Amino acid sequence: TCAFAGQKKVLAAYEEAVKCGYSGARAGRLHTPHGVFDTPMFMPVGTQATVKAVSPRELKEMGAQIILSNTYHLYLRPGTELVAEAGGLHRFMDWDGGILTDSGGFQVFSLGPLRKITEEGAAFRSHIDGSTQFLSPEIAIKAQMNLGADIIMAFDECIPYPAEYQYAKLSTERTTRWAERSQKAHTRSGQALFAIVQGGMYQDLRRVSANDLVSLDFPGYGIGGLSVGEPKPVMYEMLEQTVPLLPENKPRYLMGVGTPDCLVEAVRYGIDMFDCVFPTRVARNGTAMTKSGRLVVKNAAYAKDFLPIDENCGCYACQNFSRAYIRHLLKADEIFGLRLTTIHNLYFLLDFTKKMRQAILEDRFLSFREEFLAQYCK
Ligand SMILES: CC1(C)O[C@H]2[C@@H](O1)[C@@]1(COC(C)(C)O1)O[C@@H]2CNc1nc2cc3nc(N)[nH]c(=O)c3cc2[nH]1
Ligand SMILES: [Zn+2]
Repeated sequence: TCAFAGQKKVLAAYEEAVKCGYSGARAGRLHTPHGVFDTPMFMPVGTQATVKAVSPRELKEMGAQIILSNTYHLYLRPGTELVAEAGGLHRFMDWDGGILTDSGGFQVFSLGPLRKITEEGAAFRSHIDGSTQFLSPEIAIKAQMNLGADIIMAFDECIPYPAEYQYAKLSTERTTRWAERSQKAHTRSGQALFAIVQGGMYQDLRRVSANDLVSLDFPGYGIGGLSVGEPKPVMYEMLEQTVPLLPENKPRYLMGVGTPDCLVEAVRYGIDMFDCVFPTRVARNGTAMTKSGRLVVKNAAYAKDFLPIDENCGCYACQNFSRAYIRHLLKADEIFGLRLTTIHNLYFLLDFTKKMRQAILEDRFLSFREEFLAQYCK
């Protein structure tokens, strides 16, 4: 293995356990102040310091290792200084596993009505109260040091899709300068700062972005600017161009992805970490994720279906409740219904990454991928 633990300063040290033949898939272990975690891994999204509808105890029970929170949201409400006064995000939300915070680079553009981007940073209006706000690399890093996550992200611009080549080029170059400013502003030891590769959907810009950020020597790399509505083949093409340029012995984090078919493809290209709102979001409108695709448990077809969502699933919902019961709760607007679909969807994705890791360790990942894709209908 190419253990990274040797270097003192790096906290998100990455030990690659084994490479899978004929693909970039790898099973690794990520060292953080809150534990050593297995990759490939899915990180449940807890945007506002809670993974919607489930408790930290339930997250632990279903095997969550690292969860994601958003600087943009916590900066606006309740404020990152307040979270620091509360003892940091782990204490505030009573989560003793790993936490990764996104820097706000995406949320500013996807949530707040954007005012202006300059070399200095991004001015925007809060989606909460319309107040004028400003984020820069320095402000975003300070906010994340206050939150105290184990892994924090450089402040970047997530280039919209589609984007003109010239705009993608200028924005990517600025994101690299912002990454350098993020590095300089990051003074909290015991916390790993990951850079974020941009480049839009342009192969040459992706390669320049990756090479420039690698030469700045970060302990890990996010791949940004993807899962923004582009066709999946385009996303995979960008991965094929980008991942090989990133150091083998450092973690790669594909931001905002996603569904099991995307996870298995991205793992093949050598991605280690994922996050997405998809499993928790679709759960709240009554859709369950299964290895054959989506099951809209709210549909009338399940009114008298006394089987669990998935008979082979080990989650609390599938072990104890039927589709008929969960459908009844959803139709009756009972909160417990959303909790059960959320628990199932998170367990499904967490268990799916565990199965991928096992397949890699047993050197049968490519057949695992074939079998999965054959039965999964997107
Ligand atoms: C806005 C919301 C809730 O986040 C989801 C989902 O909607 C949605 C909207 O449209 C689809 C594609 C269907 O997925 O895109 C989000 C998932 N994709 C994604 N998350 C990202 C986060 C990121 N963070 C940073 N700092 N930089 C990035 O470049 C970045 C890129 C990302 N791409
Ligand atoms: Zn289940």
